Amino acid sequence: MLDLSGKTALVTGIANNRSIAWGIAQKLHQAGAKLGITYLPDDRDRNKGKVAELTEPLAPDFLLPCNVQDDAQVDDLFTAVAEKWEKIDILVHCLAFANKEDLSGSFTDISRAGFQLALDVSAYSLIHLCRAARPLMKNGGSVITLTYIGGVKVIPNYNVMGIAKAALEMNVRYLASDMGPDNIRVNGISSGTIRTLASSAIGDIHKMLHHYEESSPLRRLVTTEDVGNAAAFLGSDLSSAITGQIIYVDSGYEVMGV
Ligand SMILES: NC(=O)c1ccc[n+]([C@@H]2O[C@H](COP(=O)([O-])OP(=O)(O)OC[C@H]3O[C@@H](n4cnc5c(N)ncnc54)[C@H](O)[C@@H]3O)[C@@H](O)[C@H]2O)c1
Repeated sequence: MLDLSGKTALVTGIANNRSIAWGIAQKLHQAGAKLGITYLPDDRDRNKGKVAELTEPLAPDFLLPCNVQDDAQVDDLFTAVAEKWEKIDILVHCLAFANKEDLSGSFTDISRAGFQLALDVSAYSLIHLCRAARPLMKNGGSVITLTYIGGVKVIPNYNVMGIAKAALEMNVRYLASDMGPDNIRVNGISSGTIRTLASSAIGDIHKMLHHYEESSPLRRLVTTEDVGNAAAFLGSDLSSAITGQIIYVDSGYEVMGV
């Protein structure tokens, strides 16, 4: 039986009700975890209001700002978390960003600035969050990040995010090795294509969704609930010896050659 009661879970990356992080937060809550939620702050606190309203039924212990590009915000987040919680058990890293122009067209057009931005937000952030969370993972812990097959194989238009996901997946392995002695597990979920705010920035995403649905073994798109179930498993003691892995939750798409 999957039981997360007594566990705390810090969830990043909820933007709206289509967000994968929202699907994950709901499943962690259903399994009994206490939630802490972060949002990306903006000038007029619109994200805060949206995320607060959406997540209210899950009664999170707190809702705190965190732009992972800002070191001070990450550090302030964990200072605030330490005042509220004695420990963190589960950390969900479910965020990424790249400029729209780097998510279509020719791969050779990727700019240095675009490359740095995508890698900073989407890959480096996992290292920083792990460093900050580690002292609070006193009884061990489970870190879960979200990746995509475009970090392993060429997916049209995924371009700069493919490099970011490749880096992120290698982060998973190094972090698992580094934090394993503290009984902190680090795993990635490679989700099938889901229509979200982030994925709609990728050129021709509708074609990808169609192709996915037609050619994956299960002949269906993945839902945020599917991903949430896998995250709840990885957050639980049922996955106690699994670390450094990338688990595909993708209707089987990854095994197909054509
Ligand atoms: N949608 C898909 O098809 C798919 C497939 C595989 C993996 N993923 C991954 O899932 C994760 C979540 O994406 P999603 O599809 O749910 O889209 P989403 O737009 O709902 O979520 C992306 C989140 O990243 C956050 N974010 C962006 N820049 C940030 C920053 N500087 N600091 C803090 N947060 C920031 C946004 O606020 C948002 O909440 C991403 O890592 C994405 O690459 C998505």
